[in-house]
Amino acid sequence: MASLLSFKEAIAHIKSALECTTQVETTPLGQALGRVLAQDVISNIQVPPADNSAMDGYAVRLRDLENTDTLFVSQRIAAGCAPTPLAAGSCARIFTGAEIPAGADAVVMQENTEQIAEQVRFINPVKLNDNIRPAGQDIALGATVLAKGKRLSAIDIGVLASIGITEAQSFTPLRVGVLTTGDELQVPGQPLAAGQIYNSNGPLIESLVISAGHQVSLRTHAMDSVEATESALKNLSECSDVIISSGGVSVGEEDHVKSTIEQNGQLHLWKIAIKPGKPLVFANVFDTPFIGLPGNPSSTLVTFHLFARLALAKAAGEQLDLPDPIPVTCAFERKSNKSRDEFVRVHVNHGVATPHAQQSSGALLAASQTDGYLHIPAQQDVTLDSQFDFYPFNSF
Ligand SMILES: Nc1nc2c(c(=O)[nH]1)N[C@H]1C(S)=C(S)[C@@H](COP(=O)(O)OP(=O)(O)OC[C@H]3O[C@@H](n4cnc5c(N)ncnc54)[C@H](O)[C@@H]3O)O[C@H]1N2
Ligand code: MOO
Repeated sequence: MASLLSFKEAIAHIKSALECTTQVETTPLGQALGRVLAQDVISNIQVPPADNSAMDGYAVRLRDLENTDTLFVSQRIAAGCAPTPLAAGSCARIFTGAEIPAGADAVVMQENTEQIAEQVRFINPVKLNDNIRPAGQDIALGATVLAKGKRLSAIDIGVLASIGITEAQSFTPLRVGVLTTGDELQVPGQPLAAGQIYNSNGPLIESLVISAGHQVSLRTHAMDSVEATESALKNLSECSDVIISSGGVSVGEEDHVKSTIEQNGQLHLWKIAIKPGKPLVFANVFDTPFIGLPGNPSSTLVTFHLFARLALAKAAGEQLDLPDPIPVTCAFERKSNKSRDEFVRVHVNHGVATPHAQQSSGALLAASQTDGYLHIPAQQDVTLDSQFDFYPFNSF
């Protein structure tokens, strides 16, 4: 038997097999959420543009307080006003966000002052730069604020707005075609005949693709025949940048995906040393990259999270890696798998992992009822209080 690829090797293979898109669009900032930046964004201003006050209070010059603790108010500076230089021996009434007048070198919050007729008394000692937010504190002039390949989050949109940007140069979203295969599959909503099960991988993969930030161009199903598979793949290739399928990648002869691809492209079938999710196909069919996930629902989920998600990100121009795993402590014991790393669906509470009782690759509910995957490398027994890497579902 050919040796199995490690999951890190398989990630490297599938990422290198896909080309990054070069199609770029200009999008108004209001529509840029979730898009992938096509170039670095460099700030041509500093944020804040000028020194400003962090408090409502009084701007002072420390030298003026050397021989007195009381100063008269020479100007009032609200946020949005342009101040005049601070007159010698005076203070300026100032509000949060207002520009510091030239000559002032500290702001005293109003709670630490006392109003005496037209004068202000400063109760506590004042230190240089107290309550002054310096120009460029947040963003320096010329700083790279966001890098090419970043998928824009709500925070990133705020950052772009803070440097006055109105539109983003982003890659055209990836169009992903989704194929499910198998005679046994029924559409949810229809009664199940003998031998049938509902097609859950179709909606599952479609939702995974959308939540990864891509578009689904078409989702379709092919019965187990060469004609149906060929026609479905042809249709999908015409409207998709990448096709993802589930099922038909193991060794049975009801497997028309492989032969259809061999007739109309090139097929690479990898066996990966993980459980669930051993077989994975990468191919080109009708000139379109194709990722074939195994049909067992938990295998579909794991292989999407570990491989397809990173491959799609690469094709979409996004810089993405596996999430950083979190070390957790095991509250259970388990004999190791001899040849495959296991991705066990576990609950994690205060850093302590317990496995779901149902770990079959055919069972999906266990994933919905747990927090993520515990990665147990092959040949490593889990003993009580041993530590392993945990990948939360919400980090994918
Ligand atoms: N003799 C061998 N048999 C199998 C091997 C092997 O090495 N030798 N590998 C097993 C492993 S591991 C996996 S994983 C599966 C992969 O099978 P396929 O990708 O070919 O998938 P199918 O056979 O089409 O289906 C497997 C299983 O999943 C159900 N399924 C398929 N599509 C859907 C869907 N859209 N929604 C819900 N469920 C789906 C299908 O009914 C089967 O129960 O092969 C093992 N066999
Ligand atoms: O790899 Mo399969 O996913 O073990 O069932």
